[in-house]
Amino acid sequence: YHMKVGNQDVVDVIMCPNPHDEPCFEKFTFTPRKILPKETPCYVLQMMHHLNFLEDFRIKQETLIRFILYVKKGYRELPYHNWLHAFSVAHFAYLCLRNFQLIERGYLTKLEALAYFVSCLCHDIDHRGTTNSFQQQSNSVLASLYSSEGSVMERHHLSQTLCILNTEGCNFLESLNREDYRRCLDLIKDMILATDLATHYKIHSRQLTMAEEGYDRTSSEHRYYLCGLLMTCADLSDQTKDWTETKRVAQLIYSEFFNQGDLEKQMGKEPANMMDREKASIPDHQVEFLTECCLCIFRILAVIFPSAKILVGAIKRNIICWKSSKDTFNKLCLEGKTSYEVLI
Ligand SMILES: Cc1nc2ccc(C(=O)NCC(C)C)cc2n2c(-c3cc(OC(C)(C)C)ccc3Cl)nnc12
Ligand SMILES: [Mg+2]
Ligand SMILES: [Zn+2]
Repeated sequence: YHMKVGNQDVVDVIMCPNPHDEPCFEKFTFTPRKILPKETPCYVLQMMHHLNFLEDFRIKQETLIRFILYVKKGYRELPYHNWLHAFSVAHFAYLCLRNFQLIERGYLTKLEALAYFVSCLCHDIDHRGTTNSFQQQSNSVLASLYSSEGSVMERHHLSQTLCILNTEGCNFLESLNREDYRRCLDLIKDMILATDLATHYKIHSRQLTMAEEGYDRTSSEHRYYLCGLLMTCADLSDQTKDWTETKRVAQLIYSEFFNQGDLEKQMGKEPANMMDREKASIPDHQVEFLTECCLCIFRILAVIFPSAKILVGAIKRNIICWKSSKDTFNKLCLEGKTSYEVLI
């Protein structure tokens, strides 16, 4: 196979600082977005080594590196839904596996843990920076392919992942026996589809019940709900970091939302307020999203894993910051500043 994938050689992925020399890499306060993009493939490899995946599943390092580079190349240069988002989501999965000891304490099997980490890396591949409803509205190719089943974008991310696995020299799962291979792909499907906001709202109440009843390792429903919860927590993990990081990430997300709103206006459609750069009040939307969505999800996580309480605390702090930023925000808007000049 050719050694180069995108602008990176398979061989130059080996060189990067050993993340475990930096103790805070293993802490929930670490912000993976500060890692140099060029070094991120190597950090992914190192995390998988430290999770012992290569040994447990007899993964060939060169095949794995090629897979990682193809996944990285599969992400577009978007403000938010880019490779660095995928990398930060995978880093959070790594932190959960290590800090909650998900394998050691029997919450996940080794195969589920592998599927979880890989699903985080792949969960938004080839995102276009637009929502599922926009696919319908714009009659996109993806809508024609998947709208009958729903979760249009998520089904596309899954399809792209399977395509890469079927690419010459990229199938790092090739040493799994037929049963484990089948099971791993089913797990990756469930986990990537769980990152559809609509799916989250459908299963959220049952996840809460599961947490309150107590996690039952013998229940396949409980295992499915836990995997979905771990995926949504990872997808939202930017919101558990410090205020500077949270504010900067919100600016990236709204830059994508406003670009979609601009497209909708060009199509003669009225965008939702949150997507309209003329009407959106980012602090208000963020207080609502963090309170209605993030806080609930991480509270469930903290019921099952009490050490996740610090993550709930971080979200609460960010909500307070958004509320206090509102006054500043509205004053500057009155002075005619646009939505995110304030955020910078
Ligand atoms: C900071 C922050 N604000 C957000 C504000 C609104 C929305 C949104 O989609 N509103 C619905 C409208 C558009 C129809 C999402 C936001 N969001 C997400 C996010 C979460 C997702 O879904 C899971 C992971 C299952 C919760 C899926 C995709 C995304 Cl971008 N990540 N961070 C954020
Ligand atoms: Mg997504
Ligand atoms: Zn995502």
